[in-house]
Amino acid sequence: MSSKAGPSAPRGKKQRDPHTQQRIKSNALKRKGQDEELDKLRRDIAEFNPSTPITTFTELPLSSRTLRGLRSSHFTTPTPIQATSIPISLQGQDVLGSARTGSGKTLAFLIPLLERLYLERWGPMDGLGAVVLSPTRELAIQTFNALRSIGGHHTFSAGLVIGGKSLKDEQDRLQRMNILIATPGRLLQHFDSTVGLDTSGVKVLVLDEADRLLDLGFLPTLRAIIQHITPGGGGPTSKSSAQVDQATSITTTTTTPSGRQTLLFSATQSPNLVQLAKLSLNSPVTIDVDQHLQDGTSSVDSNATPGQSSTSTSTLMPAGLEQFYAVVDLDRKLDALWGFVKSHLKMKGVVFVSSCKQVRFIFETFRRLHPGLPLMHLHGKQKQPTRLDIFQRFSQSTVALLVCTDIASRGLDFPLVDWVIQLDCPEDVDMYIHRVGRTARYQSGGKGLTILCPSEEEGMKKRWEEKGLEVKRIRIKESKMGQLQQQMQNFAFRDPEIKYMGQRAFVSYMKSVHLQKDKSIFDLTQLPIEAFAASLGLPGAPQIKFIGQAHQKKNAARGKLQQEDQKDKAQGVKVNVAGEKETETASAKVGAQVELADSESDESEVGSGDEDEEVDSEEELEAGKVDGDSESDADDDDADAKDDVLTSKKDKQAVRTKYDRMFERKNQGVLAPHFSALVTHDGVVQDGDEDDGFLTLKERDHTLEAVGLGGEGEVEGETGDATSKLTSEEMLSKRKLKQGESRKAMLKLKSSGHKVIFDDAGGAHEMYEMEDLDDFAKQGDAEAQRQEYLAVNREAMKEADVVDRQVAREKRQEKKRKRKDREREERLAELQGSDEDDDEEGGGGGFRVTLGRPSDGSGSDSGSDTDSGDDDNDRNQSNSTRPTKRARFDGGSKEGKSGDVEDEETLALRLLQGSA
Ligand SMILES: Nc1ncnc2c1ncn2[C@@H]1O[C@H](COP(=O)(O)OP(=O)(O)OP(=O)(O)O)[C@@H](O)[C@H]1O
Repeated sequence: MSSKAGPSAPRGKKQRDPHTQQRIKSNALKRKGQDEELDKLRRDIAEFNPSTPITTFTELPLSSRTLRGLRSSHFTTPTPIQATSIPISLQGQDVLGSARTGSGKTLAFLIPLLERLYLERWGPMDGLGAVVLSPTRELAIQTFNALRSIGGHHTFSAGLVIGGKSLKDEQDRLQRMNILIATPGRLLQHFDSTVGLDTSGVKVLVLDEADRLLDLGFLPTLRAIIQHITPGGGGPTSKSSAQVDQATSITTTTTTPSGRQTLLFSATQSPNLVQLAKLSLNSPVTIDVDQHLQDGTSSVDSNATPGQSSTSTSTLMPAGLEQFYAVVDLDRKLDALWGFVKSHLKMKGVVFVSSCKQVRFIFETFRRLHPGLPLMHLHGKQKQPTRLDIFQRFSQSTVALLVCTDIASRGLDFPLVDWVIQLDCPEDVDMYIHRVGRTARYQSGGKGLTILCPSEEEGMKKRWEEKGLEVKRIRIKESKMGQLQQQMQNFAFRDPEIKYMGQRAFVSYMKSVHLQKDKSIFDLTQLPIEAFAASLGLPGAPQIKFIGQAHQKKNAARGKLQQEDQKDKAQGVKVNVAGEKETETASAKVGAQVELADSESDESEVGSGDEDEEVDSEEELEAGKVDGDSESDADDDDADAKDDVLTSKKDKQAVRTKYDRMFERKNQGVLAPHFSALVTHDGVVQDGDEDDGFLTLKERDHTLEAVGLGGEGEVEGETGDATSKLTSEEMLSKRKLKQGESRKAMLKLKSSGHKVIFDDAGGAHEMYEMEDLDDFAKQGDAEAQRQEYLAVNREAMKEADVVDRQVAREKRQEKKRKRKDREREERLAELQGSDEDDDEEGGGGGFRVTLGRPSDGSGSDSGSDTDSGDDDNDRNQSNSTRPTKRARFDGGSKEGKSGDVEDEETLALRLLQGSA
């Protein structure tokens, strides 16, 4: 073996080209500069006196990157909640913050989140460092946009995890995220199923709209998430300690960098927050800005018991908000709304109702009435792309009317809303505050109008007074009211879908009232039920029964949370059905009698009649972690067969109109295909419509026994037995019956299952009448006649068959063509997307990697948001207004002219990339 002779060649320093040298040098300088900045920042934070009055963000100990982000988003002056809470959060304290709606709570937690990761020198390889949990997808998206807006000069990667898209797509990129904005169900799903996702390093956990998270039954999910984030299970790990000088409200802290910090924010605080605070917060500092402003007491209290602070009774309303209410009979509410809309055609308004079925009904009927301003609707049973599309279109509109459920009541920041109309009474004052808070946001003005039924007025007024809210009563002149009943009847008469929607809207409204816990406001027995049904165009009030089973399922989580609260109240809630039955007239309260055998469990669901949709049900289901929130499709589905029953009520005594007869006809096949498809042979209609909640429709078929009435928890309609055996004849008026012999003959024959044909004179004959035997014999041999008959008909059938096949083929081809078109469009969109997302790997999803370079403001293009699976109502939405391109990034501009979310996420790639 030989070795190389001579000394080995000297290993001198590798010569680098001047450009590389320059880069290394400048990087070193940058690092040095950053080190110095970080040291200075740490010092400034430690020395900062949280009670120092702040007028600009620059007075806060913030990094230059964050300050640049704020500046480019035009945020210069911190709002009170920001000025008060940010210094404390920066010092590593857990915070329980509350401030009025629209007061800037989002930045109050995003700024400290960015700062904390920056101080920790968090880098792309460090994994997950911060998690923000939002109760709804829309809010998560909005928060993501805000993060993108102010975090554009940082180098963190951020992602949106909100479900509604492929889990796999999200999983592929999840592990590279530093910050996640998520809805709880989907996040937990990832925690459970995404291999390699390390959650132990999470430094900041934010619970936004915390009380809403609880309302929606997310407590078990949150508990599980916190357990995942905290190695060794549950409980906060922060070692920071706070000393608050009560005299000066100065909080000094010592923070252990490795500790997890939790920030919990809400516009209102409920006692339920105690549970969540105990679960997640460690020696929190309670910050109640409104209390502070109101009475000048310390706004910062590290000793306050979360959820029991004075905030719960002192939440103030935005300064620019004017609040009104009007008392309108239930059956005139739509008239009132219509009149209001017609006299405010230049407004941007949000209308809140209590269930998605009502949203659909109002949207569909008002759309047909052409209100004169763009109409939109938003509820939780729409598919995700639809929700986003509507959310963005409404944000960008200056004149529009959005009809929605409480899904839009919290956190959503629609710019420049003039009016918030609460068409259905909110479940409580907190909900009222959240709803009305969609207007008059951050120093802008706005008005709120709440429509109350006469029976709701006293109770609601009392609740407002208890919270110190000043809501002025106004009267709506009769001349300003619409007169819609006739038109509604027409719609229902012509379009069975509308009638069906009306029935469902009716029942879901009744159910929502029934489920409300505050019975001093919500009293089902006081409602003019028949008149209400008529106002929806229905011929009579559908009959309802509520059984607790569905509610129990729905409320598994929420029930636990609220049970204590409910028990006391359950007694006062019960409605005595039997009593009513005796005293009410035929049409008064039938169909809404409520048996509250399971009232306690029902009660625990109060306020949720609406919220079937509220939650990320999809993700919850996927995750198999359905919580109480999910009055979602899940419970809708499973509840259908056994639960509430709706039947067309008939009053035999009353004079019937042509509408009545139309609705009561046997051939319910004229109803929507989905309706008829569900009619089973025994006359029970099972509503398997995924988005129809808790209803089972029982077709009131005149030849069929009324099925399923009675039994535990059912509501027994007054007319249940009386109408159980109606014949066709009984359903027609005498006048009609006398119209002619042939008609009568037809009816007789029809009812006996025969087909009739009419001769030239109008006489009715059986379709297959027996020929006279002699005449038949004269025509020849019977067998020969039979063969001849068969041959002729065989030929006819062959011809018919050719035509049928042709038609079927054309239909198939048409279908195929449409599918191909659709696929082509999708491919095109994907291609555009991948062209544009050149920094990104993989395809779409509600989730993007947002590593990026500092923005030079040049922005990027975007593909349009695909809307592949919109719900039925999407047909009605014009796509023409969708933003497809976006050349400019407008950050947190008040106009909110953002492109679609995917655009924005793509844009974020560039904005957040690289160091500043
Ligand atoms: N410092 C600021 N300067 C100017 N505008 C701000 C500032 N902070 C927040 N805003 C704007 O105020 C509006 C409301 O902010 P945000 O949505 O954070 O309010 P919120 O308190 O979270 O409301 P809600 O309780 O309804 O969720 C947003 O449009 C936001 O851009």
